[in-house]
Amino acid sequence: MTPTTPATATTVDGTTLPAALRLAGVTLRLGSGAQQVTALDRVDLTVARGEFLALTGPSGSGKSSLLAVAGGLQSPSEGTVHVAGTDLTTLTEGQRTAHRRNHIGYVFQHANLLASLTAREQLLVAAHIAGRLDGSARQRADELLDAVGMTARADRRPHQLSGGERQRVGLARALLLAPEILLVDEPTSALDRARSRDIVDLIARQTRAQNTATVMVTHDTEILDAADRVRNLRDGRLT
Ligand SMILES: Nc1ncnc2c1ncn2[C@@H]1O[C@H](COP(=O)(O)OP(=O)(O)OP(=O)(O)O)[C@@H](O)[C@H]1O
Repeated sequence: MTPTTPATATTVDGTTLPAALRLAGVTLRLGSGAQQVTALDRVDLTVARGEFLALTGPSGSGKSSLLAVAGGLQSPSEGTVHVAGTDLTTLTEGQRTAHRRNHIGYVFQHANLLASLTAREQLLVAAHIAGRLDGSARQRADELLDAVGMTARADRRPHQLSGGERQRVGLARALLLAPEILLVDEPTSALDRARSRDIVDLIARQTRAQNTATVMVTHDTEILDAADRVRNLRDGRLT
């Protein structure tokens, strides 16, 4: 039997919003034989539109696995994953890729930037591919580059940027496309305290302004207050 979680989620202020992301009974086994690991163990999780969820947990507890499953990059061994009303586990690979592109934004620790493009071009090309490159997208791109502190380096290519700077460009690129669901892995790991605060506040603002369902994995306890809700993973189980 497939466990069920509600199709709506109640936010901290008590309002009920449609669930943008819904994991029900999700188990993920990785590896095989004696090496097999249960990376996620019967995880139930619902995130509403406009809600900012922080996900914490020790190394190896399954945080990246949860983001990969939520983002349709990895299929669960058991359970269902609803993204914007569609169960990803019922889609073909091609359908899943299209659904991902239309609804999900990722910011991974190693931002997948295109080597030949400047920071500003990374944003503009993403908007162009999405069919949304107009004057307001150009203006918003510059605003976002400013918000992540990258205006002075907007004309540099990835190899001329630090890891943290590359990740900030990746964040600005994801925010420009204003996805329904935003999955962010350790956005402040390479940043000092003031910059971390700027970045997490930017994510919180965007979550509210664009009605995004945001899941942020973090080890940084200083930024948890920016989230609406904090969940902890331990040995693949949500606590
Ligand atoms: N391809 C794989 N094959 C087998 N086991 C794996 C594989 N990838 C991850 N694991 C294991 O799955 C578990 C969860 O890993 P995951 O990367 O999701 O944890 P995490 O909480 O994101 O860790 P960290 O904070 O160190 O990034 C760990 O025990 C890890 O060793």
